[in-house]
Amino acid sequence: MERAAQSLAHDAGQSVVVTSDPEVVRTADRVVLPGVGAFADCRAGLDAVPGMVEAMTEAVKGRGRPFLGICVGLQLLAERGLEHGVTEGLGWIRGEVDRITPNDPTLKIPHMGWNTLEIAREHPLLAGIPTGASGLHAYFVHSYHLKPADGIDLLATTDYGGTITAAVARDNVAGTQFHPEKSQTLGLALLANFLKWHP
Ligand SMILES: NC(=O)CC[C@H](N)C(=O)O
Repeated sequence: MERAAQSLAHDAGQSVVVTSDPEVVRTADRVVLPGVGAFADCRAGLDAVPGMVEAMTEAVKGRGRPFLGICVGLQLLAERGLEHGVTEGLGWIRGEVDRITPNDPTLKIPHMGWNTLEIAREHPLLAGIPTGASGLHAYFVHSYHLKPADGIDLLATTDYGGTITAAVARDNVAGTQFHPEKSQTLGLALLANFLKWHP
């Protein structure tokens, strides 16, 4: 979490606050929700802070602030996650978070490593980022991914024995399954794009 904040601060020269205070989230200009670990644990972590989900909802849905979810932060946008049982997500992007099932048995789970991105839909978050087979690489570490029910919500995919969700967006809400804070040139460009994004 600190690392995502440092990347943001370093790149943008903007003030970045790492907080568990709902009031700070409620009044923020932009909200980033990074997450690692299991879906249910991350959801429980959010719910453990009284008023946090309400504050995020007020900032993002009420005040239209740009939101970026990273890794499980993206996954929590879904209606539900299927990692170790069914857990309710925020439901801001329709669909569920299901296990990756590569069609090549030699491919290991978790999917861990560097992959290029395929654009599903042009979006300001991906502006100027070289994609496709000769494009920049993003760093992934996960066993699950969000499968959007509405295809229009899919921004980018990668290939790992099949198509994997790499980035999603709907209105002022976006997320990356990969870790921008660990993705060097691509990640810094994406975070800079996020800070310039006025949905
Ligand atoms: N990198 C992680 O923390 C894993 C995220 C999530 N549990 C997944 O496997 O998709």
